[in-house]
Amino acid sequence: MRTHVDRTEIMMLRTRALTKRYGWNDSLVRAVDEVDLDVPAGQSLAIMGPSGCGKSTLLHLLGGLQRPTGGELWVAGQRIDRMSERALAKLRRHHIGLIFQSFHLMDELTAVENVEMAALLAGTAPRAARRRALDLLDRVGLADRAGHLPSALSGGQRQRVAIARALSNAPQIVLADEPTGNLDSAATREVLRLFEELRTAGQTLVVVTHDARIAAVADRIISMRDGAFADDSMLAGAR
Ligand SMILES: Nc1ncnc2c1ncn2[C@@H]1O[C@H](COP(=O)(O)OP(=O)(O)OP(=O)(O)O)[C@@H](O)[C@H]1O
Repeated sequence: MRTHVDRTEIMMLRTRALTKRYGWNDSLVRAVDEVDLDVPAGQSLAIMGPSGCGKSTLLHLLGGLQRPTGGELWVAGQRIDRMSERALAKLRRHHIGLIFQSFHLMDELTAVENVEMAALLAGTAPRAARRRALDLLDRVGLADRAGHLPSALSGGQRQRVAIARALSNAPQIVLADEPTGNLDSAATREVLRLFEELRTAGQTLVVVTHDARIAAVADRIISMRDGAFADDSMLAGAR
């Protein structure tokens, strides 16, 4: 008997004519304009381009944070563009790790509590979630800051906590929006090192960035212009 192979299952991300428009008539903005994208498991992809070209909107669509106005979108083999809010929230909890420019940590929780929260929400038992959170903080070089509140951490340290948090549900995909946008160059180097580690570990990763140094650690760089792909290149030495 022939087995039907669904190609969407071997792509971590897949879009067809994915579109997000805002406004109508004269005020119509095609933020993402009929984008076709395939990201295989284990690929790290940087998305670059001038301000307003649609990078963040595309990332938000890929993460199920915003709904497309047209086209089709699969994440980890599941079609999500028409998924219910409830199913989408579940998919995000279990399969997607998100990293933002402004960290989005909870101010009243310590570093370790911020990191374990995602795992707890995904249903991990408290002890296992705590163990994993401490391991992840160790991995990002912050084992000695586990009990600190975000207000007692530097920007670079906060972003490293946010990276640990993004990994706490062992996501199939990590999405990062300008992760070094608020960091000085020493902190940027730390984040770079972590992204390089993630790439080497085979983590599927999509990073929106203006920073060529971050893009240089990706396997592939897509340049966007006016909501569409202007260039799509694999970097030398990519797996
Ligand atoms: N809620 C909204 N309503 C109307 N237009 C929007 C909205 N959000 C984004 N846009 C428009 O969509 C386009 C793409 O915006 P987006 O933030 O995705 O760009 P970007 O490439 O990430 O920019 P930047 O590098 O400055 O963050 C822009 O023209 C923007 O003004």
